[in-house]
Amino acid sequence: MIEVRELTKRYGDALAVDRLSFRVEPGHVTGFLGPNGAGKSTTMRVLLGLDVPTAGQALINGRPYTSMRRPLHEVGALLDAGAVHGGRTALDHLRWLARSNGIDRRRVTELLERVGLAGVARKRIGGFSLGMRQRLGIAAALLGDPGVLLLDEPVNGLDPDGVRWIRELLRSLAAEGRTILLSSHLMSEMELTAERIVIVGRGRLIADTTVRELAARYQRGVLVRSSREAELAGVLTAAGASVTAAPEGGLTVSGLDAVAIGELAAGHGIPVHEVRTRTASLEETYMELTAGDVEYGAGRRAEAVR
Ligand SMILES: Nc1ncnc2c1ncn2[C@@H]1O[C@H](COP(=O)(O)OP(=O)(O)OP(=O)(O)O)[C@@H](O)[C@H]1O
Repeated sequence: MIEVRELTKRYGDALAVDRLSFRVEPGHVTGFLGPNGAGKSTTMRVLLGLDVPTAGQALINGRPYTSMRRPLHEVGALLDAGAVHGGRTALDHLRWLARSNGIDRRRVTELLERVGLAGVARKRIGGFSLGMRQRLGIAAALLGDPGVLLLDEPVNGLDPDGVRWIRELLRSLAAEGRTILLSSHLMSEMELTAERIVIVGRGRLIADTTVRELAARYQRGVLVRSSREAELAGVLTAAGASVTAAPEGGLTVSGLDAVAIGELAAGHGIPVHEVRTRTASLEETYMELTAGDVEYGAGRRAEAVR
């Protein structure tokens, strides 16, 4: 389990993380989202003991990373897939990591298979594509069979096959009961991979919720079309709904769901041609939530979602 409590990190005058609190539970992938400069990498670095918090705590399994005796067995991380020695082979790189952490070298072979690099194990990393480096980074993160994984933008720069591969791997690792925090600035990616999402902007928490809740919260009413719209509007308003003309034609109804609207229309013998619940795409919702927090943009942020 990952727990960030009232975490603050300052770099001189810059406030990178501002009293941020959230928890990441095992069993599913949690997305860590926010625009550039939101504080995601800083939070991850503090969680991994690479940066010292100005205030607050960042705990893994109830303890700071720096107090772990065998950290690789508790936490696996992929921060920067490029940060490996290009002259080494994939096999040497993982064997060296395994040896320095008392891990059986059979685990290296097993992981090279799992990440699909067995065929290039004896090739120099310098010649690897970004996708191959990401796979190697994930193998390194998994060496100690850790229960917690922290991955900073692992799909950045990957082709669709690579993205799908990481998505499926992370889901299967989560299904094994691991705690997975995956950062990205792409909501579209999270929608497919994560069950929960923590959204940050300018170092502060904007939302800590499930993908499903976020989608439901931003429903934009129900669109109804009928040949007797004025009459239907009267019936729906009398039942407590608020009704406006939809820009694309038809009525936008809020306060009643699609089933209730259909039942009321049928009860009054009003023909209905279409009843459709409108949801904003998660991408739209995310853009609205973070609009005021984009480093180089303008706009206002929607109300915080907790
Ligand atoms: N070592 C540092 N020194 C000074 N400022 C820093 C340092 N590291 C991060 N910052 C600042 O802290 C803020 C948060 O940066 P951080 O890299 O954590 O954001 P991020 O959400 O990971 O962004 P990105 O998606 O661009 O990686 C930014 O304004 C950044 O410029």
